[in-house]
Amino acid sequence: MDTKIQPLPATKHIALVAHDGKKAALRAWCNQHRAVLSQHVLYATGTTGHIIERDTALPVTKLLSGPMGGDQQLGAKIAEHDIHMLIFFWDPLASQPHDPDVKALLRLAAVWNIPVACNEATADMLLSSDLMQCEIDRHLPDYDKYLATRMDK
Ligand SMILES: O=C(CO)COP(=O)(O)O
Repeated sequence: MDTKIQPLPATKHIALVAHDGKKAALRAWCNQHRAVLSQHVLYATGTTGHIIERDTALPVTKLLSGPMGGDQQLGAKIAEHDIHMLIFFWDPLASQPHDPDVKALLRLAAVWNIPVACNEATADMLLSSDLMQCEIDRHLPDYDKYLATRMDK
């Protein structure tokens, strides 16, 4: 796969997601990192977004609830370069009825090479990075070249 470099902007669109067993942890984490998060643009799955907005007063664009399609909506936004970072406190001790959607979201985050944190320790490291405040280069699939090779089939 050919790749190209496309910058992630200094003001990042950050997706916030937590499974039910991790919602309290994400809410506490958002309060702890409120100052940094307030400099970026926040998105979330439905329930997570409502809780964060209510308890931190940070503005959040709320999509559908995860089991109703919210993970898939976030995945589509990653593929369209509308989301630049994913903080996903998924619960390793509970199975989810929408596990395929969760896997698809994490897969698209890997395809499009955005920073992802799946636990609090990694999320702390991401938010404390100097790179949160600057534009950063990332390699991502060169979709035009990918399409051109497929057209030869
Ligand atoms: O299920 C989720 C992620 O897979 C989160 O969805 P909610 O934020 O609606 O609970």
